[in-house]
Amino acid sequence: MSDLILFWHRRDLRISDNTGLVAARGRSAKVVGVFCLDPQILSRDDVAPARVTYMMGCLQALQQRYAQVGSQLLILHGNPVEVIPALAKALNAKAVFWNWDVEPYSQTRDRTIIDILKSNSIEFLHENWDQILHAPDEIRTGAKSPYTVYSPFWKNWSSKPKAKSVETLQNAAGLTETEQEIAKQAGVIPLPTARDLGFIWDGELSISPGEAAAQERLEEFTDSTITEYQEQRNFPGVDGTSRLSAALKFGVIGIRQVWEATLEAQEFSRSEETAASIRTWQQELAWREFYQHAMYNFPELAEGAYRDTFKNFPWQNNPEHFQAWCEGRTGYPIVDAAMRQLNEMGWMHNRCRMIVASFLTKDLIINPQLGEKYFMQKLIDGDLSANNGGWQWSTSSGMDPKPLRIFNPASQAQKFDGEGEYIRQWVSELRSVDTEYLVTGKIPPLELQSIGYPAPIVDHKVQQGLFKKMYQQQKALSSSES
Ligand SMILES: Cc1cc2nc3c(=O)[nH]c(=O)nc-3n(C[C@H](O)[C@H](O)[C@H](O)COP(=O)(O)OP(=O)(O)OC[C@H]3O[C@@H](n4cnc5c(N)ncnc54)[C@H](O)[C@@H]3O)c2cc1C
Repeated sequence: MSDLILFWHRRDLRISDNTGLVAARGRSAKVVGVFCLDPQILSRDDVAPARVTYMMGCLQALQQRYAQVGSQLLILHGNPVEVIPALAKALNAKAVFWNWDVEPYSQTRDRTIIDILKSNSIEFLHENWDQILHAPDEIRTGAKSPYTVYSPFWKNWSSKPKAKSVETLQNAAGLTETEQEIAKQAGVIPLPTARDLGFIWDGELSISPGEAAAQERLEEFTDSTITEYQEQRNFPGVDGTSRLSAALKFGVIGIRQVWEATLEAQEFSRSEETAASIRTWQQELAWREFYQHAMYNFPELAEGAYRDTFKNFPWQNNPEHFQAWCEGRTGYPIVDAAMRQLNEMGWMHNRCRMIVASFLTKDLIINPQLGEKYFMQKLIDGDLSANNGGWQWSTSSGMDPKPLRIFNPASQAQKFDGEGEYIRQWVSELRSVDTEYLVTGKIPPLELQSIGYPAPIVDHKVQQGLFKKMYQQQKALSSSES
């Protein structure tokens, strides 16, 4: 009889290219998956219904994958620190395997579980860095410290050889009927739906759940769209990006497999433009890792600004302005289109994430942490490291050296939505408004009234001046204190 190994899935909802799962299968033929619905995560006030709906769909697909290879994916609902070791004990499992994560909560939780497993003489293996191509301690400066700036990080990261994808789980023995009964007694439940858990999302998802859909999306993207990525990726009205973010967040696709697909696309590229486009997409994957490494090395990022100037910034936090921003009623068409896309789709184009983040912080002078949380409440791909990194970058409070970045919503719209297609798609009141008014945001007051669209809630030029003044004051203050 083979030893039972439990493989604990967390942000790796797949059986292909899963390093920890391969290690588990290498240890024993009897590998059973387990996923824990953690009330401490699900009861937070920043959980997006779209994200939970996608996750639950992915778990359903993962259960089917386990069934196809002869085993099971068990579902627990409870504090993982208690229910994972309890299940392992009840089933007399030899070991629990999992992949390691960068987030502060995961690490604290995992260390506690390790202690409990140890005290119960249950083996464990958790060292695999499955969700990133390089472990945080592999990418270091000459002085052996973590990078705080992206460009040199990219130079180092891209020069390192990447691991190949690992084989898909082909077959495994599952629990016997008696063991399944024991598992039930130990808390295993049938997979609930997102709705059962109180998360209602009736909108479309930006990507269908499950491994097969993610693989299909990767293939479609790397077969065609990637070749024009460099040019198209900035236009929110164009479907020019991969929309793989939710799949990457939940590890529904393996990062090694994704990387290999880019290498294959490079092999077939016939022009410098195509090669540059593929490189640009690889750089986005590196941004993802940069922010994950940053979160691992500087967990304090999760608590707020990295730069001193922003640590005690006197944000104005006008609640009406914040509400208008959330609802897409600021009177700035590109900002409103983006926020309505977020609210309706649970996803927003990257260019627009930067525009609305700059607008919230530099025009409305509202604490970026409020925006960061609102994004988490809505995004299907909401991810602590990427979201925090994006907000810190847009606020200029993060680790990158450019001190102050202020986007002008009108120039952004003129440059990236010149015909107003994206604005018209998401702001229905503006569909019949002239393009010039749309992209400049200067809609005549009479027309505003007749279409029922708000006048701009602030004046960009005035707010920009005010923000710069506040910034200079804070900078002087923080340098006199240090
Ligand atoms: C304020 C702000 C908040 C953001 N919040 C998130 C978030 O919660 N989750 C998230 O996955 N991304 C976040 N991003 C990054 C980026 O906007 C999304 O990853 C991207 O829009 C997802 O679409 P895509 O999959 O089509 O991306 P593509 O352009 O196809 O890029 C491929 C992949 O690279 C990664 N990626 C791309 N750009 C970035 C980036 N700037 N930072 C980190 N990873 C990147 C993503 O995994 C993405 O799926 C944020 C950006 C900003 C400016």
